[in-house]
Amino acid sequence: MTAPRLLVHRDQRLMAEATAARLITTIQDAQATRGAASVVLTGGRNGNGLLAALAAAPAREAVDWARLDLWWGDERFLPAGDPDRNHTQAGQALLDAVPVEPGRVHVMPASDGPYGADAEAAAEAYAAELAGATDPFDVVLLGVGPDGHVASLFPGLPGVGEASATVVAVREAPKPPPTRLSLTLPAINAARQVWLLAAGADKAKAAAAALTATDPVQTPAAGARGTDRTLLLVDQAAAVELPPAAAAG
Ligand SMILES: O=C1O[C@H](COP(=O)(O)O)[C@@H](O)[C@H](O)[C@H]1O
Repeated sequence: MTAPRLLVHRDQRLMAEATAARLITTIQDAQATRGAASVVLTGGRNGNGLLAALAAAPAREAVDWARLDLWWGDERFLPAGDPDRNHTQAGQALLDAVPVEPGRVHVMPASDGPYGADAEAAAEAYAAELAGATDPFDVVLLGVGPDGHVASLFPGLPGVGEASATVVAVREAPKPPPTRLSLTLPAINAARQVWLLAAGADKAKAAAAALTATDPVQTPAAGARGTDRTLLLVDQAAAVELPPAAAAG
């Protein structure tokens, strides 16, 4: 587990552009070192903003999209193609525009897929798919919610305390839709790098808690850490409640 390094950007647009550039370089490095790269995508405003910035970056041509595995940190358990699914939104923001290898795009099951409405069976199936991955994730992207949630691990819900499974079904999420699938903290924390994204004034409290909180059950973002690097990426609006020493550093 690595301590988070804080990076403050002037605004949300610049944060998305700078993070897209950082992601391109990180993918290139992983592909050069290990032959392939793996990235776990996040949904939400910050996650989709990053993907849109990546789509708009001329340097996206430097990525070998065919040697990139894409996974999801969480999914809203809805029918395939639903506009609220993280997969649908990632398609619109980036994936429809780049030559990804379909077999390397590991979509979480939909509620009208092979497991129907059985979210637990869907979570087990994704865990089995994940078990086939031999290398740790290169980067896990996590949008931080205003309540400190990451992926679909919400404060106080059972999923956040899961110690052994890599994927869980989440029920009664406080943010719609109530049923979701999520990677767990053990799965997230096996990644080489974890990047926490928190831009916007509504993320100020959560950004501070991601850095300073000690109980991941109350602040799931505080429990998400990479083995080689953890970044907390914020804009100035989200930085206003950070401890002064951290914000200056
Ligand atoms: O519902 C979700 O919310 C979080 C954060 O989203 P944001 O819009 O507040 O930035 C996101 O990370 C997660 O993937 C998504 O399913």
